[in-house]
Amino acid sequence: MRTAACLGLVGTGFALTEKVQQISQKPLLANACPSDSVLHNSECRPADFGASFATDNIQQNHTVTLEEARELVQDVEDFPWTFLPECYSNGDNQEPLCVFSDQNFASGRGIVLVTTSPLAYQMLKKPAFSQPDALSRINQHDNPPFEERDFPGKGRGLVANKTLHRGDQIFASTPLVLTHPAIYDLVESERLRLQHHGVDTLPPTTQSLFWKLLGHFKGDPVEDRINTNAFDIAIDHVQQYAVMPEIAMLNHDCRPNAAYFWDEETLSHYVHATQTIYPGEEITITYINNERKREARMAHLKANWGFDCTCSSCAAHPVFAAGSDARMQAIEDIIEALNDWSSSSTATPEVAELLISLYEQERLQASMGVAYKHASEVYSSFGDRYMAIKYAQLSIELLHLDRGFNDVDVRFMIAMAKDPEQSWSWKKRVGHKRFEGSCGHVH
Ligand SMILES: C[S@@+](CC[C@H](N)C(=O)[O-])C[C@H]1O[C@@H](n2cnc3c(N)ncnc32)[C@H](O)[C@@H]1O
Repeated sequence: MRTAACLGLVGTGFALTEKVQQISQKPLLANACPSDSVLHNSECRPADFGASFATDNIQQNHTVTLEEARELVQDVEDFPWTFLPECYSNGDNQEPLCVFSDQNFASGRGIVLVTTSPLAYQMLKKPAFSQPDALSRINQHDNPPFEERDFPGKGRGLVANKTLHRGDQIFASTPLVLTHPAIYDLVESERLRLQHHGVDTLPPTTQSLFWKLLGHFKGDPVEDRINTNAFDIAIDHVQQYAVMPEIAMLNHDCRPNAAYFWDEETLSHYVHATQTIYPGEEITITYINNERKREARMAHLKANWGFDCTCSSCAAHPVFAAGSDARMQAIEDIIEALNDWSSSSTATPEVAELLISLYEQERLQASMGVAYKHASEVYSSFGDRYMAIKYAQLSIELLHLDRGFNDVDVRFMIAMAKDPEQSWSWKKRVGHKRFEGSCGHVH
């Protein structure tokens, strides 16, 4: 099962992070857009807060344009960013948080990182920055297999305009904005300034993609757009929030027909169909861990994203919702039983088949890779080579779509499909009882 930490959008939870008291402002690189000004509409404008700065390059009280701020780095050898970064620290010896902007990233789409200097420079080593060919399949948004539509109560969404099959790629996009969660430790004025500065340093066509995004929570227009649309991703085990404007057009459904994953090497977010999607059908993803009962799903969506979920599973008649909740409970119980490798385990291939059937009944196709993995392991544990391979193969396909290229379970299932006899689970349960009940069926 996916963990909430790897999932979903930022939501207000982070925006409401408690403010740190007594924060001192520490601009580090004063000769960027100076720290006594705010970047707005491509110009540094005087701000009514913060220390005043004069440097060799910038005269005090001079309003520095973005172009001038860019010129300041042109003579600096091997400087990887388009503008000198502006930074703030909360004064608690934490790494300062800075705006690192590269307008050349992804063939001119650009990217802005509002993060710590060590992380920004770590990202520069990723193939996304260091090997431009790594992005040759990314950000190809011409002739998309979908159209934008309005959905009453949900805003805009995307509808397939051709038949999409399981495994078809719908998107692969690099973020426009990547922010570090520690920015919520800065005082609000500094945090907003870094976010505004960041967006203002993106190339103009990319900025318009950002401004087209929905702001659900109101408040500051830049922060609102980030909070409404950012995905929670990890880079070198550090959590960050990433805004991909194309993918942010997908609405939530507790029974989605598409899945997404983040690839650290290409700094790209992929979305694929996990089942056949016919023309006219809305393409949806889940914003949460949806393998839970209805009330828990709805409460999570309301608390973090501020909307009342009206997807068909959330809107179902209470009788059908109760049936669905009972199946979700059965799924949880079965997974617990299948994870029991003791001699008293009740796990059998029949139980794993029931798990698969429950996932299908619940229309959880996007998460089926997990059910297939359990089935593969159970068959392996009873020494059934070909059923172990069959389910390992099915698992590889769906886990790939849901977890990406480097997922540990994907690697494990690839090894299983090749040679179940080498798996740690092989024949672990041989001799265990397989059937219970008078008529030989699983109850
Ligand atoms: C990432 S945006 C999705 C695209 C958005 N509908 C738009 O018009 O740009 C997330 C926002 O869409 C809306 N939304 C997404 N899924 C929804 C759903 N199942 N029910 C109601 N609103 C939804 C909410 O306002 C949510 O904050």
